[in-house]
Amino acid sequence: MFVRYIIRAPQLSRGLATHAGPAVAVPATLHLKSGQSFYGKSFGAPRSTYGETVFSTSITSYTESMTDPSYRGQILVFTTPMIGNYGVPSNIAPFDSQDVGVILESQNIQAAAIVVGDVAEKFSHYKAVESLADWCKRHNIPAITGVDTRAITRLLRDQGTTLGRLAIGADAALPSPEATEFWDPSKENLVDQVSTKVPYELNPTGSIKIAVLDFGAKANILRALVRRDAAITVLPWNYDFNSVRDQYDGLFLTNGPGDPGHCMEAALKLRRTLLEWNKPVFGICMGHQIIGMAAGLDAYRMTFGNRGHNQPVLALASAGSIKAGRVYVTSQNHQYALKLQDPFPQGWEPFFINCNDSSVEGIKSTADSGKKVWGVQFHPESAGGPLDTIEMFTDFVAECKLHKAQMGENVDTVVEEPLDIPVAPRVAVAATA
Ligand SMILES: NC(=O)CC[C@H](N)C(=O)O
Repeated sequence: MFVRYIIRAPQLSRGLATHAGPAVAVPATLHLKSGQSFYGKSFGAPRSTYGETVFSTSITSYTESMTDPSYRGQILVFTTPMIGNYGVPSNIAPFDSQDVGVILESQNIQAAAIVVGDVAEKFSHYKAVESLADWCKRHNIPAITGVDTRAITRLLRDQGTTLGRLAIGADAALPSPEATEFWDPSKENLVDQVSTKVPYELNPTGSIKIAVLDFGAKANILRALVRRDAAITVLPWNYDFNSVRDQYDGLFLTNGPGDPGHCMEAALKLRRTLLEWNKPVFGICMGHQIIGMAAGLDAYRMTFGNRGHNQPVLALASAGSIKAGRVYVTSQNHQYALKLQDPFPQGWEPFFINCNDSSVEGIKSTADSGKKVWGVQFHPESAGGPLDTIEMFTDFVAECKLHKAQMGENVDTVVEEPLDIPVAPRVAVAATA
């Protein structure tokens, strides 16, 4: 027995050594403003925090979700019972003009805290460099395990997204804070906290010039554009795009955290762009909500939003690779949505609708409007989710090129469809007796 342990130890050391953990469990308590408390163990940073408690039904990609800037200010509950099995990869990529400098969705963990049923104490993946627990500690993010995430999720579904407090260590034994003490991130302009402060370029020699308004961009959105050979200039969310728009062949609006109502300034600037400029515009999630507000639609706060990789959406219209009547499975992370109003504003039509809750999942300019504008509530670029709608990026870049060609410019209108998922080479394994 002893000899076997010696032999196996080096193989397991990466998973075990970092998981020796404290001999005595550190207590953690999740308090909801609605009065319920859940008692478990801390496995992240030894500090307490407030946030908006939300749940995600995604089975994979806890690393991508946690680094998504749209989770800023939120205590993220994973409904998948065991989280952490495949550890955390290195997040460092070369910041050259062809890539965006990170492997995950941004440099840091953006969620305020995480809640899991059962944190994996051992992890195993060929790219993993550390455990989920160590990653949380290194980024000063509190985390709780050993709570009934199904019970929490059922509460959040019934009563809606609820403000919370994750209390760690000595704080965990204190009673729940008064209702007035809970911090409400939706009151803040979180977009302003995560958007770039200065413009920057990626792939400057690309074949088409696209401006990106950054409301809290996920890295994979920028990657999806660069991979289709777009030269992109990333601009702060409230940048005066109208003053530079003649330099660009298209405009893209990214995802972002919080209440879109804080970004009315951007919606009003975009309203002018849409009236005076005929080039293609595409927006995702927050970007879609801004397009809708610019078009005259209202955004509202949903009860518990949609977060996960399994949201079915029905296409109501055809455009590019999207065919009316088909259902696409999508990745989502949002709390707000555009109101379905009848009639839709002149020149606009619904594009997609959610098959579960009938919320608006996309809008587009009508064929007779002379515009090429689309917004989708879901994430076509989804890293760690279905790629059913990834070709919408190809459609957008192709439309930008087509518009340029129609204006008499000499441009190759073909867009190569890149391989969006790197495929690991398959290694034949010899059968052993
Ligand atoms: N992922 C996003 O862009 C989310 C948009 C917005 N913050 C919402 O919650 O609805």
